[in-house]
Amino acid sequence: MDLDAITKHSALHAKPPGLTFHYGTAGFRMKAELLDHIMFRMGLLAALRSKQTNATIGVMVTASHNPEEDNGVKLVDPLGEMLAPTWEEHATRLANAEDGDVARVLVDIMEKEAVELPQDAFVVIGRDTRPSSENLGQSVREGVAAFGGQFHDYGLLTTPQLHYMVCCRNTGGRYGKATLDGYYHKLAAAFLELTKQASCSGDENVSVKVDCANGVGALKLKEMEPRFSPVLSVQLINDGTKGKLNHLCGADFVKSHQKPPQGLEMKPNERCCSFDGDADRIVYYYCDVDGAFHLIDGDKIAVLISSFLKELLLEVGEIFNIGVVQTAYANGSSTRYLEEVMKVPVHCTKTGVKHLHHKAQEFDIGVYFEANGHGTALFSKAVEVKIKQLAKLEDKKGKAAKMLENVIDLFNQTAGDAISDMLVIEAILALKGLTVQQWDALYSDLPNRQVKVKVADRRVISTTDAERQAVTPPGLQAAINNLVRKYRLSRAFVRPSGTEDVVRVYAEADSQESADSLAHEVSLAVFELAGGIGERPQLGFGR
Ligand SMILES: CC(=O)N[C@H]1[C@@H](OP(=O)(O)O)O[C@H](CO)[C@@H](O)[C@@H]1O
Ligand SMILES: [Mg+2]
Repeated sequence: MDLDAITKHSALHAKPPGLTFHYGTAGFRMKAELLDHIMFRMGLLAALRSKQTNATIGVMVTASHNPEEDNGVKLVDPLGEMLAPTWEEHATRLANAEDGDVARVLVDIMEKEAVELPQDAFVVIGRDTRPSSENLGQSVREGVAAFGGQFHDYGLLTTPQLHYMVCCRNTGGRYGKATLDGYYHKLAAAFLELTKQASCSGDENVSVKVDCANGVGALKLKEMEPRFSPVLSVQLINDGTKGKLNHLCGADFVKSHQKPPQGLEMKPNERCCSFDGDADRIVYYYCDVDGAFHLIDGDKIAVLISSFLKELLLEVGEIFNIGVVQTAYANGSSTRYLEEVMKVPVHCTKTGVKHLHHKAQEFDIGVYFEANGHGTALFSKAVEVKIKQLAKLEDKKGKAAKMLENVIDLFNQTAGDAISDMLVIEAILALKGLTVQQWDALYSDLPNRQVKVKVADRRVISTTDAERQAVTPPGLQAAINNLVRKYRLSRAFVRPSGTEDVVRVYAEADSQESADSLAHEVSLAVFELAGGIGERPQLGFGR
């Protein structure tokens, strides 16, 4: 490592003065023009992490569902998982170092982590379609090169595709081929094999309208479409040819506004879904004959997937423990349905996919979804091996095992993946002969509301019990408890966002009016007890 060269290079990627940066829930995320030095330094850090793990590390340039003007970056660890927490701290330190101190901080991290310099470093890079992503990707490449590392830049990729590439490269190809063709081939083959076994379909001529948020998901879905089109036809909306990324469209917009995206015309009962800007989230929806909008979010996706897996396991005749992981944002009805009707254990973790993913790894089969539509299913090595064996049998058991084998291949087990999840969902609906309306009718969501409150310093709020209870400021939780008591079937909690400078308030109750009113009253309590700034929250604002 040439420290002088790193110092010289760092000066070309100068840190803007007077700002502090934090590797948060989803890496670094902010206005694109503030990110150049971070990209260069994350190139350096990825190379360092690669040496330490003796494995390929990924760097994804994206700000997901955030506005087009923003951008961001996150590192992907060897098996395609999120960066380890101690390295998040290193990332934060490196991002905040003065330009002249970058080399010194790197040396310090190297000593702490006992990194051996002679190891090779290899980094793979992907980016979304934001106008700023190309130059920012170039800065990442310069960072890797300044550290003496090698890289492969895949160019435009969805976030889960990059996670997939990293995993493939570090598992000797066992997970799949580390190319786009390899990704398409693996998923399409599993999907076609699975759907072959569908004897009846609830919907004839299965077709789905896909709102791609004007993001990278559109390009990749278009590329992949010919491989599955004999079975499923997709109509791409907001494919990036006209509209602005994430503007009035995409999974986050649809979930938080509980209405269809702009540009998508829905006929009654037509099956639709939305991806987010980097295609790692998906939500489904439709309009009924009375014009009412029905959202099928991550919670209902988790219910569909876990009930399908449970049924398959029964047919296979193996006892594997299966669990569902949610966050506090999961609708109370979904938790009740999973626990009481399906008899599946449910666990609640803090917000952020790394927490869910980690928990899901504790089960033989762990299904995790955030309500906003980010999720997947994980299968232990033991399950995969056993299912492969059983799939060789020629009986009923073998048939079910074969199906499960394809389901395992169809999931992206490294991260939530809109394309993969869509194909899983479509395959399950086809195999079970279900329409989206029947799927939606499994249970009714409790009316809910999410709002944001601005406070001077959101860190004054600390939480416990997977973010469901506020510990500080004093009196806030007692106030929330008193408010919740006023409503039926009610629940509310508050937490500081990890990606925006706001406090998030969530409330649910027996009617929309009650949920709105509870969310409003809790917002006022936050405003008063946690140092609210600006205008006092008003009913209907802050959504
Ligand atoms: C309520 C909500 O949807 N929160 C989102 C949001 O996190 P916050 O920490 O709430 O800002 O962005 C995260 C990253 O995309 C995602 O994992 C999470 O679910
Ligand atoms: Mg995303």
